[in-house]
Amino acid sequence: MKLNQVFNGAPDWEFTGITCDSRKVAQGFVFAALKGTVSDGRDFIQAAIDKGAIAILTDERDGQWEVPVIKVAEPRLEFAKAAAAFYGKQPETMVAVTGTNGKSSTVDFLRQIWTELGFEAASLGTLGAVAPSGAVELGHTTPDPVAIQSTLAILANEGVTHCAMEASSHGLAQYRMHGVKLAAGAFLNLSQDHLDYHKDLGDYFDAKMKLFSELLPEGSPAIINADSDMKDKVLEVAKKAKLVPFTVGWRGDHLWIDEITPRNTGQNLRLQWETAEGDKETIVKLPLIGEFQALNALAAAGLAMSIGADPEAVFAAMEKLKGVKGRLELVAETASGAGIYVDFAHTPDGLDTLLRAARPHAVGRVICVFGCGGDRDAGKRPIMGEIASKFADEVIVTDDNPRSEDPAAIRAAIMAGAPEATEVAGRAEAIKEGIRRLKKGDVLMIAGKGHETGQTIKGVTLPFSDHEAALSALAELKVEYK
Ligand SMILES: CC(=O)N[C@H]1[C@@H](OP(=O)(O)OP(=O)(O)OC[C@H]2O[C@@H](n3ccc(=O)[nH]c3=O)[C@H](O)[C@@H]2O)O[C@H](CO)[C@@H](O)[C@@H]1O[C@H](C)C(=O)N[C@@H](C)C(=O)N[C@H](CCC(=O)O)C(=O)O
Ligand SMILES: Nc1ncnc2c1ncn2[C@@H]1O[C@H](COP(=O)(O)OP(=O)(O)OP(=O)(O)O)[C@@H](O)[C@H]1O
Ligand SMILES: N[C@H](CCC[C@H](N)C(=O)O)C(=O)O
Ligand SMILES: [Mg+2]
Repeated sequence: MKLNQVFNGAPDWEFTGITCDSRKVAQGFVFAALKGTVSDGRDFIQAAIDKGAIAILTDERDGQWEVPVIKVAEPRLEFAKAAAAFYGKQPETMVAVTGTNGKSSTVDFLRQIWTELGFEAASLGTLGAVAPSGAVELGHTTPDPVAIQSTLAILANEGVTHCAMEASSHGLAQYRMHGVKLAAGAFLNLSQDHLDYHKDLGDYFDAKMKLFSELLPEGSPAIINADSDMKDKVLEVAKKAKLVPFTVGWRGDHLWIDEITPRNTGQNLRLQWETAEGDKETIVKLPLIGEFQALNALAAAGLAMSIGADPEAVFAAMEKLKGVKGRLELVAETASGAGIYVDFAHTPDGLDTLLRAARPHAVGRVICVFGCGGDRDAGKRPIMGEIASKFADEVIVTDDNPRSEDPAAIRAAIMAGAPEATEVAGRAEAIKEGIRRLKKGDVLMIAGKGHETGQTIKGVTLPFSDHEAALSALAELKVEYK
């Protein structure tokens, strides 16, 4: 591809790749020098040139270099567009999901629904790129533009026609997915998270709303969870962007829940939806527990329906949904009838939602093991402690990716909101303690790491899985289970 096909006024030279990381530059690359939160990409321009960069994309600050410099007001945006142009291909139908909690679940459910409808479908996000050909880790929920665009091109070349991706607030704020052409988008919910990065909740909300205000083309469907207390504000943004709202949830106008009847291993949803011939009703036997899972499945169904899928076929597909790895995942049931679950709740609202969902399944007590991530929103810690104390009968506070921070200090911050809790250093030990306490009819919720396969301590990631830690503890404690 030639530089002037992507950048106005640039020379008529072939370039061989594009990156924002000087360490990844190869001969013939464009280097996007971006101002970051830790360093400034402009400090690496010379290093990039030395490695073979033939042009630099950067902001309008002064600077002289021996290769052409393309100066733009918003280099991250132009970088994303250039990556899209360079890789040149994406699945025909792309949708994106934003919200504090439930994105991974929703995109996974939508991939499953599309697959059931006969499409070659993929999902992209925290769980990686998941496609018929297999799964590939991406490292981020919304990875950088080159990772997004190269992955989408691979998927399209493999024949994937439908792809659902997660839009994180970091991703939206940093224009990581501004080169993706979307057919629809969904907003799930907003609650506290990432206030280490966003200056306040308003700023966090504005970042999420870029999906509607900057990414979705006019006239495209905007799926909105009508039960979110942000609904009115989101509708306002959607209308201003000339999108077509499609609201879902208990209070949805287009696809809504009338009644939920919990079953042992699932729940029956009495749903209604709007059609040209009037409202219709159906009962979907969802094979997943927890109201929040029903709401995520409904958002996925709304996305599929809003871009033309047959509602009846979508509802039939919902009856076949499989749980998403590490989301309310049943690890074992002890011989005395206590359930051990792993879940990815890592925000105050997520933990609140999870522990409420656990209650109907506990004849006995709800025991919760959790911690909070280091180098992330510290404000969440005492709040999550308080929530755990309020909704669980017993709380064990432990470690969850302390990263560069002192694990004991993080635990202390959580304990400030949960003075009655037991503090156990080391996650494996804490899980063991949770299992040791289990009696007939209890439920153990191990929250915060879900699908994760590592624990990051002082910058080093050691293999760790809540699922495996629970199974090892059962074996060590000689507890029988199935
Ligand atoms: C806060 C944040 O989002 N940081 C991301 C951001 O880094 P940054 O722009 O601040 O980078 P920086 O380190 O200051 O460096 C500035 C620039 O210099 C470049 N550089 C740096 C060093 C060098 O030798 N050469 C070089 O060219 C860097 O590549 C970068 O372009 O852009 C980088 C490249 O895309 C990301 O890797 C990095 O993610 C960091 C590692 C991270 O932890 N991000 C997390 C918080 C994140 O993005 N999470 C979200 C949300 C999670 C969720 O809620 O689901 C996600 O989507 O995963
Ligand atoms: N709709 C929801 N409302 C509230 N909490 C939810 C909802 N959906 C999921 N959760 C909780 O949040 C956890 C994470 O869910 P999921 O991984 O789907 O969210 P996510 O938005 O992708 O998270 P991340 O920001 O890490 O990518 C779940 O394990 C559950 O505890
Ligand atoms: N995408 C989330 C994941 C948090 C998971 C939790 N285990 C932690 O490490 O804090 C984040 O980066 O905030
Ligand atoms: Mg996710």
